[in-house]
Amino acid sequence: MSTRKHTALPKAQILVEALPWLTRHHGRTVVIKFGGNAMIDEDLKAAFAQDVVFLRHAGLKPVVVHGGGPQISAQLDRHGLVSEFKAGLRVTTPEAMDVVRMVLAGQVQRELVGLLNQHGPLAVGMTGEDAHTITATQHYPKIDGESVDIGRVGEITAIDTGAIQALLDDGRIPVVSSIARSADDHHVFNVNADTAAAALAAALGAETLMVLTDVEGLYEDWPNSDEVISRLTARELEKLLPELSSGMVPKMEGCLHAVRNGVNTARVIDGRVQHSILLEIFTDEGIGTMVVPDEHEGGTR
Ligand SMILES: Nc1ncnc2c1ncn2[C@@H]1O[C@H](COP(=O)(O)OP(=O)(O)O)[C@@H](O)[C@H]1O
Ligand SMILES: CC(=O)N[C@@H](CCC(=O)OP(=O)(O)O)C(=O)O
Repeated sequence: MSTRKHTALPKAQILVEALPWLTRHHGRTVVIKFGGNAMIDEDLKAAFAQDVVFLRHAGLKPVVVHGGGPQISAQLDRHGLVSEFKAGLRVTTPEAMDVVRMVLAGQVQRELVGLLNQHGPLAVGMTGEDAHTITATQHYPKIDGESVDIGRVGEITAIDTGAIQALLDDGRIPVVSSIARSADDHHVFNVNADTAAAALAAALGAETLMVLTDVEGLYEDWPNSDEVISRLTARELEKLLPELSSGMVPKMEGCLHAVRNGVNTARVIDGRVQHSILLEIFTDEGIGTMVVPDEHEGGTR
């Protein structure tokens, strides 16, 4: 019998190596937040869509929550409106809210749904307004001990996972824009996308929350050093929170909320690395920062 050289064997090896992870994650829900800053490059967006579709075909249930901060700022600018942030949140006048809703639901979400659906009839776009998915009241952040009015910015009060769950049960990939409704339906609110993703992950009982951004993870001593914290427990993160600044605050608060409310791991990963989602889910070469509940204290990554 002749022994043929099977040049594709290393590919089979890679697939087999993924088997333990495939088994572990099968049927589990994964909430993936795609940040506006990681969304600027066309190749990265296409690779993101491939990864999400791959997860779906590998038997996981991905839910995408997207941001769009830079895209909103650009559109406000075109309308002659200035972008102002307080406590890391956009000051949202009723006029700005129209732009936020238009950009998130009409532009960014549509684009992601289109990219995902190049692989089949999988993605369905929605906002937190749909089927009462996200309900909020006006959020008054505290700045120097004072409550400040920053307009139509929402604080989440309730999540109804019915519509998302129905889409998942139907094999679809929900793509959710971070807009909420008020309980009386008189207003819509702008919600930070990290916060919305974390709240949805907790309400869905997700296995993992994955936040893709434009840095490698949580830097230990930002901006002085680029040493990434690879793993920390909820308690360790809680101690660190008061020292964090700007964009990392909602991400890390979200990770803490998720792991304190039933999510097994919450990760901040580099959306600039192609296929970072696959590396994170199917290999032990996870990149970025992983937050685990306190009972995992002492374990390894
Ligand atoms: N400790 C930290 N580690 C990493 N990044 C940090 C830290 N503190 C603040 N940042 C900033 O947070 C930014 C990410 O947040 P943001 O710009 O809101 O991204 P996104 O659009 O992905 O939500 C980083 O680009 C960095 O400038
Ligand atoms: C209240 C608030 O600040 N909302 C955000 C919503 C979009 C978002 O969070 O986008 P990124 O994830 O790209 O930052 C905003 O208006 O920019």
